[in-house]
Amino acid sequence: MADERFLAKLWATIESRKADVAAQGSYTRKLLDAPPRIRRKIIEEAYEVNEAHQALSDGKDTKDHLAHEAADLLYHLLVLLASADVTPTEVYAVLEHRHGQPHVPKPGNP
Ligand SMILES: N=c1c2ncn([C@@H]3O[C@H](COP(=O)(O)OP(=O)(O)OP(=O)(O)O)[C@@H](O)[C@H]3O)c2ncn1[C@@H]1O[C@H](COP(=O)(O)O)[C@@H](O)[C@H]1O
Repeated sequence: MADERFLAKLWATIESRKADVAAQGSYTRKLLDAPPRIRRKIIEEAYEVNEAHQALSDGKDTKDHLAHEAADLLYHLLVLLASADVTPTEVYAVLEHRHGQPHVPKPGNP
């Protein structure tokens, strides 16, 4: 199931770790117990995506590496959302609402 439907499965696992406050050996549980660490991880993983994209653009890295870094970022974003009781459905609703609407740049932005 290597398509976007897998996100729903991963989200369900993250939610189950959230419900199990004593989940043994769970990295997700560790993150949920340490909100500042989740926020740090988002910045760190976004930086690594940026680096992987730059390296790929320079012909020094592979698409596979970028895919791995993007997977790390997506996973950590889902954990951050779960920690704040925001569901992917709420995020999708924002995207859907925007879809097809013309982009209105903010003053000063292209
Ligand atoms: N998809 C992921 C996933 N992606 C990335 N990671 C973890 O995110 C971390 C990536 O951060 P780094 O590369 O910086 O590694 P690190 O130095 O070990 O991390 P830090 O100590 O800095 O936090 C690694 O520990 C990865 O194992 C993930 N950890 C868990 N999942 C999935 O989440 C679900 C629940 O996992 P558990 O909560 O561990 O049971 C399972 O389906 C897992 O496959």
